[in-house]
Amino acid sequence: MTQIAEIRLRRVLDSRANGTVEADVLTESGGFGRAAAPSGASTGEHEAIELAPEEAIAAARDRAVPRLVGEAYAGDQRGVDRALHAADGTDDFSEIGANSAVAISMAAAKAGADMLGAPLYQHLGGAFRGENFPVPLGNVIGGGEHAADATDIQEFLSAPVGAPSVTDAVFANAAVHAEVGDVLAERGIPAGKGDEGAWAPSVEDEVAFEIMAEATETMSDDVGFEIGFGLDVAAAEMFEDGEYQYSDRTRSTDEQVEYVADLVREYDLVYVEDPLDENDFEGFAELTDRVGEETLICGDDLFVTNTERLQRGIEQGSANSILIKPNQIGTLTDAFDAVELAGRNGLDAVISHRSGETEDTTIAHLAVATDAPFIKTGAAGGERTAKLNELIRIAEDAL
Ligand SMILES: O=C(O)[C@@H](CO)OP(=O)(O)O
Ligand SMILES: [Mg+2]
Repeated sequence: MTQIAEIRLRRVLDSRANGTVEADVLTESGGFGRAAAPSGASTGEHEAIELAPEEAIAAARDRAVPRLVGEAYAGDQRGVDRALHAADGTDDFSEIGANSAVAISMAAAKAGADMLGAPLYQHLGGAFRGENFPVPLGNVIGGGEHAADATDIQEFLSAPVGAPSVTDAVFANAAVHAEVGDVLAERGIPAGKGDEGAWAPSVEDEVAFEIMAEATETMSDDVGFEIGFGLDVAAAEMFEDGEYQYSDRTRSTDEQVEYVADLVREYDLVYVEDPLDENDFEGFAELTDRVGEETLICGDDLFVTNTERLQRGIEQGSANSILIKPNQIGTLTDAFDAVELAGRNGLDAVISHRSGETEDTTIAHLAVATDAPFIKTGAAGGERTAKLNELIRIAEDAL
């Protein structure tokens, strides 16, 4: 029986040492699941609402727990997530907090898997999952909202698209991260690390492009398979007064489209996330029209894992890829629905971490469960390697 018998909520630390919500879900027959909410820094304006952890916990205890304990079944994910929506009663989880909602949703899935005796990816994705693995996109140089005085572009992502296995891919990203560190040292450029463990040198974006091209080529030769790279521009963060504000200049929307299209061609970029403002469906469409055959144009702040925004993007041809972050929308069911809508319309799903993370590994399972072609979960740092190591274990069937 997977009927929920108890839910415990507590405040724990995330990787920025901020408080976040952790949930334990216990079932009547002894099933157990534990999960914690991540937290963004460059959040999209249309995301579900994260409340202060204490507030989210109090509201969830008051409103959601009574609708779940003795009422819902952990094995029935849609039932659990429906109860969370009903308990909240708003469109954006502003009453109980998307942080409480997503922690409970994910913990229930784990408790359901525990009772069924199946790995989480199989409980969520079915018996035939576990054959295909996502290509990990690894953040190796970054700035934006994730590090002060570093690059304007938020993330430069290693993309080992030719890796023969997910394990090879994970180690390739680690090798590119180390190689970037060596190249920075050789050039005498000091660099600390940003929130996601990427190097955060105080350099112009142009220098970061050079270093990425050099490091991915060197490591590609070394490992013997193709390693490309991509970007999360996080352009909404630099969009002010109708223009993109870079440290050395500004760009109009037309100039931004031109700039990114040129970068795609010059560096053979395999992936570009949020190249334009989060409300610019038209600008996205223009860029996708120009370079969508050559690269993935991915909507993160544009879509916020929301099927209504995704539907609009599909109608307008705004992107050929969507970032999936369960905490942007509040439940696993909503995240699944976004992946499925994307898939039916030929968009690739990229399952993603947040800049504030915990040891939670749910997204590794979610990526395998949904057969997603990509996962973005960093390259270095314990809260990042927790997910990467889980992928290695899933591939080895060693859970
Ligand atoms: O913009 C992003 O894609 C994410 C994760 O890399 O950052 P944040 O969690 O800060 O929104
Ligand atoms: Mg992003």
